[in-house]
Amino acid sequence: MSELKQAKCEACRADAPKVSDEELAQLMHQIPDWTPVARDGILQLEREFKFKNFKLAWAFHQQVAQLAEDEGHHPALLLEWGKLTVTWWSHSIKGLHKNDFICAAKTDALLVS
Ligand SMILES: C[C@H](O)[C@H](O)[C@H]1CNC2=NC(N)=NC(=O)C2=N1
Repeated sequence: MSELKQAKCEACRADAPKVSDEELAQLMHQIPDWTPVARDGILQLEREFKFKNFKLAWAFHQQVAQLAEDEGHHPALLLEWGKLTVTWWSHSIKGLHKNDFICAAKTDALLVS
């Protein structure tokens, strides 16, 4: 069982540490369906979720939005027909914090709940 999905996001300040390369490698084992991507030099976690139609993708989009509000940590969401692309990163530190891995794991958990 993923320990990440049991954790709670903490307030992320501008001086909070980004995850190290070793931590990144370790944490990725718990969210193997996510891909680290760098955009404008900012490391992010991304996953595409596929659905049978727009309505199902839309419903999942709402679940992820509620998760974000519950955690106080917010992703970029791209809603398309049959697809939701979820991207997590920490704006305040322009990179990845443990919060992003917690939210990625909790996003995965929504699929099976
Ligand atoms: C004040 C508030 O807690 C902060 O602005 C939060 C809100 N949600 C956030 N979400 C993300 N992804 N990164 C942040 O740095 C962030 N900061």
